[in-house]
Amino acid sequence: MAATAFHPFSGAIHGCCSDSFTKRGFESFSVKFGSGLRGSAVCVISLVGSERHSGGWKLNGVQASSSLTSVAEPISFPSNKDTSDSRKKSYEAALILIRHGESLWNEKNLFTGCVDVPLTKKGVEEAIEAGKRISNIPVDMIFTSALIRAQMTAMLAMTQHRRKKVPVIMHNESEQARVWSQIYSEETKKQSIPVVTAWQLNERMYGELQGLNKQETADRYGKEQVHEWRRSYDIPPPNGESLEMCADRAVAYFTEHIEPQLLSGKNVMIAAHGNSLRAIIMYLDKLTSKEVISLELSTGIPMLYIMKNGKFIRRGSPVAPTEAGVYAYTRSLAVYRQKLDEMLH
Ligand SMILES: O=C(O)[C@H](O)COP(=O)(O)O
Repeated sequence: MAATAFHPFSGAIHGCCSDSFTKRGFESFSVKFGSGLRGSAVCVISLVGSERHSGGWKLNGVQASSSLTSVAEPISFPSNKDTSDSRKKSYEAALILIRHGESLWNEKNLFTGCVDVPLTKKGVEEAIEAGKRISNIPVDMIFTSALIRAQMTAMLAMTQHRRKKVPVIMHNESEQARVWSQIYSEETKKQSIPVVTAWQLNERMYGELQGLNKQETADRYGKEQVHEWRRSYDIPPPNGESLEMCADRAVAYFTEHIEPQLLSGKNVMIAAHGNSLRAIIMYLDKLTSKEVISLELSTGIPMLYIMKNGKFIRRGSPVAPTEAGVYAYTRSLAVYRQKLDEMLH
């Protein structure tokens, strides 16, 4: 049975639009064809009980068709925020970040960097669990890295979202791609979430370590040297990127393409990687280059920020979809969840 990409609304025609399988569709697909699913991705990073350690933040939680040029302004579907919200001067928006679920090379303990490998079965399960945790938090736009492990994580997480909007990958890599992937129904657009993929959100490029086993590398170069490559701020691995170099591109992309969406009141999710997300969190939390060194992210667990009046407030990890705490943070999140309850009951 071929997997189906299920449109929960009008059974719209796909054509060249790239959307996502449902969980059922993915299960039948992965049973038959393995998990080489092309999808698009979302991110939520969690600070579960995070506290500032002497050396920086301990994160128990965790924390997109690649375009080699920065993505053209995404065609964002009409915002679904009601007009009263949009007239509010002090916009408030949810920012959800997540590191991808476990990948096949994480499982093999190989340096991955910008090599494009899929999730393991465990990584798939982590993504679905993450989706449950954020299933009541509003999402108007999704940004992902250009790598499949982050994109799979996002698409699988969105299968759990209660609003049931369909994430649709924006194809701006050429004029033909943009024209051929147009959606011609306003109603279908309203029930869709634009997904922008950007190489700038990719994992740091690990240079000549990519594909090497982390333990063998330590045996070959020494534990201290490998730790320095992995967790220093400005020392790159051989012919690779340092965290600082990764931050230069990832944070620049965030401030140029993502922050304006938040400032306009759009709720955003980002799907990315351990180091590109450490760089973004360093910006959001104003961490020093020393503090960010001890910032560690696990795979597939959510974190929520609230942007209010241009400031980012870290709100920890939605541990469960009904966790009262998350929705107590802001009125708009509580109202959104209440509307979902009314719509679905
Ligand atoms: O790219 C990789 O190997 C991992 O995603 C991150 O690796 P690190 O934790 O060694 O930076």
